[in-house]
Amino acid sequence: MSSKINYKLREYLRSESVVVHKTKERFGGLSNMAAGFRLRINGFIVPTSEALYQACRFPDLPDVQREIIAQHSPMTAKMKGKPHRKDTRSDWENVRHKVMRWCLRVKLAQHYKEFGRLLLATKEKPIVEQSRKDHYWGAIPMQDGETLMGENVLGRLLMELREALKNDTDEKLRFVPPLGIPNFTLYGEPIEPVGALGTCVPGEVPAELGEQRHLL
Ligand SMILES: Nc1c(N[C@@H]2O[C@H](COP(=O)(O)O)[C@@H](O)[C@H]2O)[nH]c(=O)[nH]c1=O
Repeated sequence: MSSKINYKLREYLRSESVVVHKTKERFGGLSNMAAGFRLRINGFIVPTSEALYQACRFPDLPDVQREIIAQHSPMTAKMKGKPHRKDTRSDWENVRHKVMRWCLRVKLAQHYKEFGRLLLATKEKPIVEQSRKDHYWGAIPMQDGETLMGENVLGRLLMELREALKNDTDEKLRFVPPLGIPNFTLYGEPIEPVGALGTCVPGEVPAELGEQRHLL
């Protein structure tokens, strides 16, 4: 997978695209705000890919990471990071799309069947994250009701992952190496390679897991 993202506004036609808007809709599971795709990183349960992404802003603030990850609601997880945004990692603008790509890969690795099925069900269509005002991750509906405009980085990362999945005959995407950026940590520890959700047996659960509210 290329690590480059080409920044420019694009136009999408609603009638020709899979538009991801509400999590309860058919393709809502593609959204980071979707419930039902909890993750495990370094043995810790993370309720949503949104919480994981937001926690990655704050490698130097493990308590903020804990607060974000303790939220059941992905929107609340995002909000918990907001007061600390000035302490976002300094290279965030340069790495955030890589972090998001990694989060989506983790979601696929740990929900290979369900998330994979949803991705493949979009066939060849453009995937567009509809947003009210964020034309970086998503695309914003125009007045004609048919056109959406935005960089749609999230939609494009989902399409990139879908194409990789189509060629994943040996299921290599069930494994995700750590992201090659400095200080990629959770609760002060380097983020380890990620595998399937069910590989950690109870006897091997790290002691710190006892602190977590969300256990498998
Ligand atoms: N869907 C959706 C949002 N969008 C999500 O926010 C994440 C990016 O966060 P950030 O880079 O911190 O702005 C990313 O997962 C994007 O899909 N934000 C919202 O406030 N409300 C929403 O309904």
